[in-house]
Amino acid sequence: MSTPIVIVPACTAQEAKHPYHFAQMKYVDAVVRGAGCLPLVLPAIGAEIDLETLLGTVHGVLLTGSPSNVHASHYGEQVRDAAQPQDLPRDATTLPLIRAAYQRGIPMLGICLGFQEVNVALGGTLHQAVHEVDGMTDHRETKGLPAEQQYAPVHQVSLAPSGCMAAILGSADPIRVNSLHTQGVARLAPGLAVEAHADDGLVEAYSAPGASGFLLALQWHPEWRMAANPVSMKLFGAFGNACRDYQRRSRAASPV
Ligand SMILES: N[C@@H](CCC(=O)NCCCC(=O)O)C(=O)O
Repeated sequence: MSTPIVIVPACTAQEAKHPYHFAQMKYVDAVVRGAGCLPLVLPAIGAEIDLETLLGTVHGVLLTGSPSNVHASHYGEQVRDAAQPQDLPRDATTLPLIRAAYQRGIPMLGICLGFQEVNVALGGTLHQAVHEVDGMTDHRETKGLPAEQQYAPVHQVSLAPSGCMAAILGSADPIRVNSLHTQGVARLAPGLAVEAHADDGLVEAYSAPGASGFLLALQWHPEWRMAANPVSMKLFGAFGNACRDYQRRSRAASPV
């Protein structure tokens, strides 16, 4: 059996004189060494993408983190802080991609911004600044610290005892996670189920129990120092297995 192909949608940024499409190495590495799949970095070209052709040839989607934010207009709000970075080409690429992959039952794993994108794409909303919401704590990383400190575990999340994440991990015990986000889930989209929440009640992970394909999304960063984190390796392993299952089933359905 060939290696499943996993789409990794790119971010866009201006570096020196030129604009770039890019994906961080830690996400690409997580697809290769965590999920055992072949990453395909997809440029953020939005409506130029023939989703029918693309999704007929791939077996999974990994939606990465990014400093950018889903434009608030996608969930019916005005942007409250214009200083918060946006990546409109990424929005125009990931939101339709998520909906199309969801319809086809293609496995998806969302991380941080990707967690927020899946919720918005499927009809949910976001807090634009979690730390400004009554009763919520500040989930942002401390600016200026070295990455090892910024991505260190800082709070625990409680797992849904009968959720798919507890099943993947073989335990519903709380886990400690890192936290590098300003925004967060306000209203969960229809069909999504909470898999983990922080002590302040913020949704930190969800799944789609009734979906035809694997869908798990995490507000934290399991890809950071993944190989040294047994929880992360189990989560990426489960995603990779879902992609292999999807590949087998799609091969059987069209054996040409
Ligand atoms: N901008 C959103 C999402 C934050 C996010 O994805 N942070 C990680 C960026 C760097 C990385 O990918 O490791 C928010 O602030 O909520």
